[in-house]
Amino acid sequence: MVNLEKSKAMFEKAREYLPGGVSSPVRAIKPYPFYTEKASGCRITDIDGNEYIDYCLGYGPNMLGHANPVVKKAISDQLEKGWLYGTPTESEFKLAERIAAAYPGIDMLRFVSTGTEATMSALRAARGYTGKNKFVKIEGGFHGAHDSVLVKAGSGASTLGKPDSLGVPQDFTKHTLQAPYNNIEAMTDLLESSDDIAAVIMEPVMGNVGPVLPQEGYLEEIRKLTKEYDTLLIFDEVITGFRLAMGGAQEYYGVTPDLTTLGKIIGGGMPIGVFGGRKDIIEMIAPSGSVYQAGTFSGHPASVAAGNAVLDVLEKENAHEKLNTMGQNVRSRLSDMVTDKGLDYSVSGIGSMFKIFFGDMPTNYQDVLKCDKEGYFNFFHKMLDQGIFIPPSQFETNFLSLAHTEDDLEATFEAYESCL
Ligand SMILES: N[C@H](C=O)CCC(=O)O
Repeated sequence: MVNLEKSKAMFEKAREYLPGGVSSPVRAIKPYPFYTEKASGCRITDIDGNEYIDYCLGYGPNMLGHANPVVKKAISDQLEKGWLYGTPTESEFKLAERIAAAYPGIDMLRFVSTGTEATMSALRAARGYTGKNKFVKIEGGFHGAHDSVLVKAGSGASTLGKPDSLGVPQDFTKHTLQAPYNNIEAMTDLLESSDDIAAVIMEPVMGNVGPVLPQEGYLEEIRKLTKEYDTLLIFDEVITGFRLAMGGAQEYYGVTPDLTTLGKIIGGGMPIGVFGGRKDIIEMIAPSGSVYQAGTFSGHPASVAAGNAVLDVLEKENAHEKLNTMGQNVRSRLSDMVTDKGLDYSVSGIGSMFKIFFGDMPTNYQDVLKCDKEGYFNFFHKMLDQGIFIPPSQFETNFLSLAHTEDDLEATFEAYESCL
């Protein structure tokens, strides 16, 4: 058993001041989380001195690994010049230009500080543009922690068994409609039911109960339907953006949404969010239009410096080809293990995302809910004891980084072999 004595003592103190001893619920690993001292490459070290190979990677952003030297230099160069101006900067504009060049669905964009802000603002833009009130989200989809999307939400909300949140007035969610993923008929019925639907918002690959993959033709059909019913399509690519390809899932699947949200990887581990899309929609954002949106930290110089550095490394390293091949190999090794052991588990994933579901291969949220959550959590602890940090919840995705080596992967497979 891994020794977590210091973490345990810190948890006892921390929970006096932080609910659950943490700043975000997904980190509240029972009986207590390990508290991190430092991280480098694909390794994270806790305050008891235990080192783990990390497949959580800050819940996705650290695609280059922790403390990547190029990103570190870009951030520290920026810090030398001051780090918050309240004015626009050249690196902010450059990053915007590079993102727009990579994303088929983005002509213009605005920087914000989190994925939550990005989806909240994208929905406001969609409503402002269309003059309609309602939107459709996918059951189990997670679009951050703002009021109108905290309905049947994935991620920590589902892990805690509370996919709806107290404190959100029903009036705030009465415009939120829900459709199951991979179900065209249900989506058609919803779109048919009202002419007041501003947008369909979805993670093209469900990453917050997943990865759960789109069935063949699903995204294309959703695109067709949203056009037919004069409703905007928002791809929430906070997880898939820069992960599956430079141009995210929209490039990978060849389906172009009207609006896109990004975050995580494009901040290189610094806080960032982006919402962007068609010029005629984004031009409605203040000051050029009347949809108000603002933020003191938006386009934060240190975050955009990190973002530009991340793109430099991704381009130089031909990262997506490398990581997607690595992902394929990992999934295939894990699938062989599961089959050899005769387990009723399923190995899912795409690109550099992967996951063992403790149950049948899910196609939607209801399927994921049928998986063995407890069994998965016991497995998580066994892996931690072997020095492997995978997400503690059946609802979160594992990620690979450029810093994972063949040796790291072999050590990981050995741990899977014994823990499964
Ligand atoms: N799945 C969440 C975001 O994508 C995990 C991050 C968090 O809630 O702290």
